Amino acid sequence: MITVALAGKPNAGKSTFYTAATMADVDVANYPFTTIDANRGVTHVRTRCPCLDRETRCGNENCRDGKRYVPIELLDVAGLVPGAHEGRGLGNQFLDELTNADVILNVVDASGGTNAEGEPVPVGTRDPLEDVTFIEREMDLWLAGIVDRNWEAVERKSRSPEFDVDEAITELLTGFGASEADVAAVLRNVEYPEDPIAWEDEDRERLARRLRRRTKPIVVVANKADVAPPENLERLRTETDGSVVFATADGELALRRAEESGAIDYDPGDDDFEIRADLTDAQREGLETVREVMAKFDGTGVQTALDAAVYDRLDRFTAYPVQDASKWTDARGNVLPDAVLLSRGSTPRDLAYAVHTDIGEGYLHAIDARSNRRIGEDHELSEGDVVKIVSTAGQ
Ligand SMILES: Nc1nc2c(ncn2[C@@H]2O[C@H](COP(=O)(O)OP(=O)(O)OP(=O)(O)O)[C@@H](O)[C@H]2O)c(=O)[nH]1
Repeated sequence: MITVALAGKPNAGKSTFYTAATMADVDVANYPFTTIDANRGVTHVRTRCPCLDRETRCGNENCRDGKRYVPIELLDVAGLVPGAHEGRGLGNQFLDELTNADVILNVVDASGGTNAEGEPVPVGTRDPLEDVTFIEREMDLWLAGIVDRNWEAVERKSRSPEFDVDEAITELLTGFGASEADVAAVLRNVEYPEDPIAWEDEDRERLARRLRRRTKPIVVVANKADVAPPENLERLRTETDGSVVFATADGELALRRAEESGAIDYDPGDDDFEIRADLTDAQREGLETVREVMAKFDGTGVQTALDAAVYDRLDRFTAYPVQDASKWTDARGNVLPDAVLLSRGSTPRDLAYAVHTDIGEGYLHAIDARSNRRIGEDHELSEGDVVKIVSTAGQ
């Protein structure tokens, strides 16, 4: 399953984001990963369910009227402070946790109401752009530190006649969440000395920085947007590389709680909600304040940030394997039972492997359930494809 990690300084709103995003799962008891441990839970990305192209909705527990929620894992990493890569505030331990993440949500306090350490200061004091860059810098220095610490071993190996510098670096870095392909791609694009002894700190830092950018893409979550001064929002909009999502994590938490108690109709990612039950004036007022913020930012930003991380930054799309190509069901008659997040460029065979890791040589071919036609071996699947896999096992 894809893992999204929440990183940021203390008090940026990570736990609030995490609680809101993972909350719906309290009810989904039949899901095996509902609570993995204290800071690892299940949340969802949202997409358009293919059942909208049929006469009736699919009825899947993860589909609400055609809004399809696809499970992913969410990791809440404790607050990082400047100097984390040197171990400040248990920083190394927390940075190590990011090794397990495919993509990172960098939660910043857009209001500028907390200093570098996360302590409260008057709103507008701290420049939120500093929060954006500090996490990236800490991650780069952390990875550079790992390379540094292991460099002696690389130097030692270089005395052997079979030594290959690319191989040695790949071996060193694949232990930290990078694939061989990632390391190879980075090494192709940097100039470096063949002899490890001739490497300077700068070479190692450049390698770490490039590798981090490639293996840990980041979406900036400009949280506390509800109380952020307009100039902060403007700066964040224009001076980041465009992957910033404005959010109100505690607005989302209020909505999820109200929805759970039956007070409102709201599906995560909607840009508005409807009040259903009698509320006290104070409750109504609280929710109306959230509504005003949502109108400004097209929603609370929590779902938008998760979707941006997985669909935009990781470039994934959703495909739906079925066993019956005309009814779009599995063997038990469940309509569109599974939604699988695949990397761009994936073929039907990749989908087959994602669903049945043990399919081996059993894969025969695939059928596009929308057109009922056989799909070629090299055909690249795309968002919303419904696919029947035909294998020797009769799947
Ligand atoms: N105004 C406003 N306050 C928020 C928002 N999200 C969180 N907060 C508040 O910010 C404070 C810190 O939130 P947390 O979620 O505990 O922050 P954290 O990043 O998990 O902090 P650590 O656990 O210390 O790392 C709390 O008082 C929240 O209620 C928001 O969107 N708007």
